[in-house]
Formats: sequence, structure tokens, C-alpha cells
Amino acid sequence: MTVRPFLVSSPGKVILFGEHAVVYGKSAVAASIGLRAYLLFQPTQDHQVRIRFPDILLDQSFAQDDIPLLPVYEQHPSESEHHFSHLLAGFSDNARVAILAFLCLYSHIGFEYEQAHPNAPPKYGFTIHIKSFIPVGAGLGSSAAFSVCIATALLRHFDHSSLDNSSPGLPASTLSTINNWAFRMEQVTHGQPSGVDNTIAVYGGAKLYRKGQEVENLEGFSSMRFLLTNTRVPKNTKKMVANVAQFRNKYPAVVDPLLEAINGIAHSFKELVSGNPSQLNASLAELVTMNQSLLSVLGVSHQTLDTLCQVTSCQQLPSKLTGAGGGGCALTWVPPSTTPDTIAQVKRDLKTLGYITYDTDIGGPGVQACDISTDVQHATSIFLHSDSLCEPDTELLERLKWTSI
Ligand SMILES: Nc1ncnc2c1ncn2[C@@H]1O[C@H](COP(=O)(O)OP(=O)(O)O)[C@@H](O)[C@H]1O
Ligand SMILES: C[C@@](O)(CCOP(=O)(O)O)CC(=O)O
Ligand SMILES: [Mg+2]
Repeated sequence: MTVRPFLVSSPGKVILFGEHAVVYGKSAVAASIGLRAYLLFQPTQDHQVRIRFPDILLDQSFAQDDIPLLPVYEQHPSESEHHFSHLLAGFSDNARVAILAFLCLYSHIGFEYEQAHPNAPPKYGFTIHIKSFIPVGAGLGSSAAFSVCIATALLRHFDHSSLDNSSPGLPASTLSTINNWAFRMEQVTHGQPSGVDNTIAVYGGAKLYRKGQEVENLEGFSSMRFLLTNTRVPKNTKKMVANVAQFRNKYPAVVDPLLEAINGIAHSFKELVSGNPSQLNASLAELVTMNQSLLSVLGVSHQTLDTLCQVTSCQQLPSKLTGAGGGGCALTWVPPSTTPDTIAQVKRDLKTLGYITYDTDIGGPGVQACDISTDVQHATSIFLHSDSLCEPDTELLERLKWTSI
């Protein structure tokens, strides 16, 4: 069977309430954002696996036979890292983590395929090219969108039945399979992820998320307006999550009540968002400010984030960090009564500080696919742009026919 080229896209996310606490089984309020990652899968006639990740300046090929196919027999992927060490030598940290996450998934999904099809001839190679509009390492879930794109592409590559379909998508039940594999990749990137980022990157929308529980949709949340601001201070989620874990081990009697208080904020929001909008508008600024203070006590804020909160609060717009903190992004709630002049002033103030602001919709679709067999030239041209590290052409992307999976 000829494998056709295809595209996959997955959104970044914003956490309104509950980052870090969600790692410890508390609830978080999160939604997809309009910034997305895009993956182009191109089959090749050789037996090379090529990954092109221009956002992290990586273009690397592996001979298929050099990648061991292994079952998932350990609790945590870090225990299987040694199987791939021969393929990771000489790479910088960012590239190393991205390659390892990719290889782990290739290895396990490839293993399952081989078990299910013992007599199948070896698969041909491919190039996976990823370009993302989500700033990398800024708290907007770039790692989760990256993981969801790769999990979807590898499942499609290895799963014959889904390729039999004329529709570009995978069967609906596949969403949870994609989510589970993406979580595995997030474990490589983050150490101890809660699963909120990959869940939003797969399903999209605006949700209340709690580990191990059914996610709840929060309809009213999608219509709210937020400004996202990147302080441009690089941060590392794995490090920030590990710092909180250390702090909690040292002061459980202090840290656990903080996490519980954050949980209380997420639940207060859930009650408010399904009730009277004027009550929500009266309380939301307080909830945002309280959550920021609690995160600051947890040690995950940063001077640039504190400055940002002060600058926006001068215009009566409350802000908090979003994602792992220690740098990266903050969100600012823009109440419906805010004048365009105020918004423009805040954006100017933030720009003066060297920050980048994004005005983006929230609650859009999760993972999507697009069959490009009829328009390969068109779709690949998007990625040729990104070869030279220019932004992909959004107009071209929008003209493609995307289907939710
Ligand atoms: N577009 C991308 N291309 C390659 N790797 C990516 C991309 N986006 C994310 N990653 C991977 O995710 C890591 C950043 O993840 P993380 O620290 O969790 O930050 P974020 O808040 O953006 O999710 C990168 O070091 C890299 O391994
Ligand atoms: C800090 C945390 O709550 C969110 C991390 O998000 P990001 O990787 O900074 O986009 C960790 C998690 O939920 O896995
Ligand atoms: Mg991440």
C-alpha cells in the first residue's frame, strides 16, 4: 500500500488556573489557543527516518535498522533512555530531549506494529517536518502539541487499517490512543507531567482537567478574552516541576495547603463560569491575582512576570503566569468593559519592556489532519518557507481542508 503524504496540526494551550497543583491531582482550568504546531509527513523510498525540526535547528536522519523496536515495559521512559544513547551523542539539551521523545515513541509504536504484523515487509522511511507557531519553552504547551503531532503521524504510519480509510482522519477511538502516546512523550520532556497539556492538544476546547478523571467542558470560558504575553525569558518545565517537588518534600505542611488553595480557585471558577456572568466578572480579577500570589509563594514566578503583573494591574487588568513559570508567558484577563485604548496602552507598555504579546482565540479544535495527496506542492511549500526559518504562510495553511480526528 502506498502511504500518502499528510499534515497534522495540534494546538497550544493556556492554563487559566491550576498549573503545578494539577501535577498533584488537583483540578486545572485550561483551553486550547489559536497558535498551533504543524507536521508534514512525507513517505520516502528509502529506509531512513528523517526528522526536521527547524524551530530547534535540528535536521537529522537515522537508518531505520539503528532504532531498536522495544515494548513499553518500564513505568517511566527515562528507564529506557540507555537503549537510544548511541543515537543521542553530541546533541545539545533541547535537541537531545526532542530526539529522545521521538525515538521512544517510534520504538514502541513500531514494536506494537511488528507484533501485530509479524510477516509484513519492512516499512519504507519517511521525513517528519514540524513547524510550530507556539513559542518553544514558553508555557503554552509547545511540547504537548509537538508530541500529539508526532504520535498521530506515527500511528498513521504504522497503522494499516487507518490508512485504508479514504478520510484523512483516524477513527474516533484513536484520540485516546494518541493522547496516551503523547503523554508518554511528555514524560520524556517533563519528567512528571499531569497530562493536562496533551489532553488539550488532542481534544481542544476549554476544560476542567483532573488527573484520572473525566474532563469537563467549560463552555463559558471560550468566550472570554485574554492577552498572552511572552516575557522571552526561557524556562524549562522539567526543572520548574522538579523545583516544586523538592519544595514540597521539604515543607509538605506548607506546600500542600497552597496546592489545595489553587484547587479551590479552579473550582470557584467552575462554579462562576456556569452561573451569572456579572458575578463572574466581579470575581475573576481576584481569582487571577490570588492564583498568581500562590504560584509566587511556590517559587515559580520570575522578576519579569512580577513586573508584567504590575504593569497590567496599573490598567486594572489582572495577570498571572501561565504554564510552568520561571519565565515564559503570562495571561492577562481582559474584562468585557475594557476599552480598545486601554488594551492598546497595555500592549505598548509590554512591548516597551521587550515582551511579545499574542491576541489569540481560545477553545478551538484539537488535533486535526489533512490529506494532501492532491496538493502536495501547495502543502510542502508551507514547509519550504520554514526551512529558512521564516514563519509558515498562514494563508496557505488556512486554505487547506482540515478535518478533526
Ligand atoms: N516546534 C518544536 N520543534 C521541536 N521540538 C519542540 C518543538 N516544540 C516543543 N519541542 C520540544 O519541547 C521542549 C519544550 O517543552 P517545555 O519545556 O515543556 O516547554 P513548553 O511550555 O513550550 O511546553 C523542547 O525542548 C523540545 O524538546
Ligand atoms: C507546570 C504544569 O502544570 C504545566 C506545564 O506547562 P508548560 O510545559 O509550561 O506549557 C506541568 C503539568 O501540568 O504537567
Ligand atoms: Mg511543555
